[in-house]
Amino acid sequence: MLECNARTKLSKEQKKQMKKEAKAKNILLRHEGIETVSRPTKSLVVANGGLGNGVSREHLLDVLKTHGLVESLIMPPNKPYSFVTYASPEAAVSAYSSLSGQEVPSMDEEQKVSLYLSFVDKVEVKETPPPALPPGLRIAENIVSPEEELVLLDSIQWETDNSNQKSLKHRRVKHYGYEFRYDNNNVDKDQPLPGGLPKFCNVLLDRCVAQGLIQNMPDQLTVNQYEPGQGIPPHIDTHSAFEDEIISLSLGSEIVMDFRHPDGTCVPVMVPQRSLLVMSGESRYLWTHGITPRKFDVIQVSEGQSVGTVSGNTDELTLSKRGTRTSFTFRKIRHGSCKCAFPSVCDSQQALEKKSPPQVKDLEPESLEMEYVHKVYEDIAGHFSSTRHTPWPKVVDFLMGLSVGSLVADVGCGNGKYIGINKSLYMIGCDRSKNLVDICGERKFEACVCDALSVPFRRGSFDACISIAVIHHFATEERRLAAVQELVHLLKSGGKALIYVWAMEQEYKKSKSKYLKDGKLSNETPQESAPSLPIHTNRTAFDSQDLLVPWHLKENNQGRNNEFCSAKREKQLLPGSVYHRYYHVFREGELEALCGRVTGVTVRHSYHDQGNWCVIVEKL
Ligand SMILES: O=C(O)CCC(=O)C(=O)O
Ligand SMILES: [Fe+2]
Ligand SMILES: [Zn+2]
Repeated sequence: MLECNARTKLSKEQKKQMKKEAKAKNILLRHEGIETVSRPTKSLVVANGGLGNGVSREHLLDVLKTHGLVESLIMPPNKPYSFVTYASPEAAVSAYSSLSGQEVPSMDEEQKVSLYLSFVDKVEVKETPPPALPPGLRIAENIVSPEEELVLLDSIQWETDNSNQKSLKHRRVKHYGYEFRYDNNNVDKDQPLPGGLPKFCNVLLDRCVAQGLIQNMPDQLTVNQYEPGQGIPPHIDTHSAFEDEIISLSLGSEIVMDFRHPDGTCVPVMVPQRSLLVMSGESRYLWTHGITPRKFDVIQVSEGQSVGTVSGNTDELTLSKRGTRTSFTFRKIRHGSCKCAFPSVCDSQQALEKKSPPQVKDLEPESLEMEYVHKVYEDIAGHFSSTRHTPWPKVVDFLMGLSVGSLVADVGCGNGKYIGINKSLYMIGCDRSKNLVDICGERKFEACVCDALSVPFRRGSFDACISIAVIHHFATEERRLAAVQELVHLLKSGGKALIYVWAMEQEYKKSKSKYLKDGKLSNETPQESAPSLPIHTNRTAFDSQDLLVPWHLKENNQGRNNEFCSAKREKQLLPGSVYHRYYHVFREGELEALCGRVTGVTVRHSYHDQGNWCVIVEKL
């Protein structure tokens, strides 16, 4: 009896093991294109035994070596696997038969790692030369002695009550000389902090000047303290706030900082303990710098090369546990505007551009819509979508009131916030913005990219259509008419379309729209010098029917994938950038009159809803 039980249990375990192995093989093939073979070879792929799983070279080698001579161990950075090649197939077979399922220690204490091994025919070693440091970046090693390091660390009086000292979500920060404001990423230049830079920095700063590391004395200091697991998002220090040279002293622990070029190039830079990082020129102005929040870094094993860029040689990478790192970042406040050679990322030069607004009146309607509607939505898609969660109740009512199985088109669907509302409908969306349609795709909604003037859906086949906040983006009455006409074409006889456009009248029947109520009615957007189309001051009443409405890009959509340096970044946008969208806001009765010009349709219902004019039209 006993024996029998033991045997079934064992086979269950084995089955589980085999299932896991098959799954690991499948993942390797699907995600990484790594083909495994069932016959024994000298090389194995070690699934889960990768730097990306927090497994260090030392820990993995310790386990692998017990089965024979290891010829090479390839550990690609940030990947959850590695490749081992043994001197003989026998050693590989021995490792294969006893290591699968074995737990190994991970740098990430909360994570337990079980290895899964499979034979591979060949190991493709990607020998990438170490990337060059971003131009203008330097690292001066041992700029302070271990004794000086302790003194400097001791000099920071971290406040215990946190009233003066900002405790950011990801790290501790303290400012000297001038306060750095994280709300506008700038400094109040006319409000220096009392005391200036602390005395304990003098020796260091004099040394930096003497060694030619900096040309000018800084007058602002930011002290950042990072516990393991903390970091700082990729950013460029605001051009208009600080001069060219920015230096950062690393105390307490080494760190890998990621530098990214707008073209997507990423260079991980190893900054040793007690070293000084000097950012100037292109590395200061054009590249972002950041620290990925994690508990360990991928570094090179070889001692000699432990500074600067981390090599792409996958047979010499391992992990290093982070300690508490305190950095002293010194900068010089800029008085006046920045005239750097990188206008695309320069807030000073972008502000200038804004002061001479384009002659929008001269543009053809198609070009106006292209420049001030399509391109803008493409650029702000991520941030725009993050602000568009709440469906408008009356639109929801319309969708909920349709019969089960209705076929519905959402023309100008944006991030698809209405598509999933009523699960008993067949809904399909379309939008001019590819980025917004991609977001729909991520949400598993059906949507395609097209213009609302030519929607590639079968005509006369829809039970209903919605067009929410779309038609006010067309620049002429004829184009707005064509957009309504296109909606009606899609409908079958008896089908209904719900249309929402922004209303000129933001106050209706004595009640302010939500748009107005949210506003402080202060000049949130300072009015810039008069362009040919007026720029609207957000959350105030409209004083023209055709206008540009500012969109203020917030930082939170940046670095959507700052997980690892290898992750590609989205198009680089300046936080704090202002985009302008063209609108034609409708007067009372205008939408009904427009629909009245469309043949074969009747307006069933019209109303004002939260600052919008709305109609439901029915196809005859
Ligand atoms: O910790 C560092 O070295 C960098 C800090 C930094 O980039 C900043 O405060 O702007
Ligand atoms: Fe910075
Ligand atoms: Zn600049």
